[in-house]
Amino acid sequence: MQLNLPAARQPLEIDAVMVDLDGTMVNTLGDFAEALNRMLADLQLPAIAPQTIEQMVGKGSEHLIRSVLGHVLGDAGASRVDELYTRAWQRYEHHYLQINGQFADVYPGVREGLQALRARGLRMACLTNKPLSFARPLLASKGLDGFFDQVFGGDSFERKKPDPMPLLKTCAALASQPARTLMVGDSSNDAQAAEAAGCPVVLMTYGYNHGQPIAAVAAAAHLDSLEQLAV
Ligand SMILES: O=C(O)COP(=O)(O)O
Ligand SMILES: [Mg+2]
Repeated sequence: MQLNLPAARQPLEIDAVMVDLDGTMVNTLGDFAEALNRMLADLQLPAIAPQTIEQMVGKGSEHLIRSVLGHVLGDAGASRVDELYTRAWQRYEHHYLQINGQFADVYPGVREGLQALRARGLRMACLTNKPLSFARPLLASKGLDGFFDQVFGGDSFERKKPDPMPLLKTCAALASQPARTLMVGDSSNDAQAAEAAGCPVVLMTYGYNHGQPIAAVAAAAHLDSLEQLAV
């Protein structure tokens, strides 16, 4: 199928699409902040601001929790991160499962964009670094699960994005060649994984890119709304 991208010289020839979750389909920063701050309170540690958390999202839960602990403990407490990690993860998982989706909103244009891709007969997967036990209920509660043939999380494969492995495994599950499978994401993580896997990538401008401007990350297109894929 030919997909026309804004400002692209020629259409992309694709059979399938992989769509990232946090920062691409759903603004989950409120959920992250709520679950992480409840975790920190349980550990009797100080709270962290959402703007700081935003820079740490995208490389899965372990990276996020370790980054948050490192931030609140500071250089002097760096050695306590390992010691606290297991209990921190348990408290975080407990709270995240309780609040999942309550402080999160689907970005404008997402349903319209997904609907249009689906209507064109493309095979579709959600591919996120979020644990599958968080991703599935979130997609369901936001009414997004019906768009996807497959859903894979950060714990579905041995390695996470930016490693190409999850993309290659997802392409195989969708029976689509990497060069004909579009990755839709919001961070350099998604772009690096796509490049290494040989997949075209488009990036959303509104998501989380580790505190860096997304325009500097190479992609077939930078889009302000998933609805721009509906042309
Ligand atoms: O949980 C994360 O680290 C972010 O996940 P994402 O891959 O959906 O952006
Ligand atoms: Mg993301």
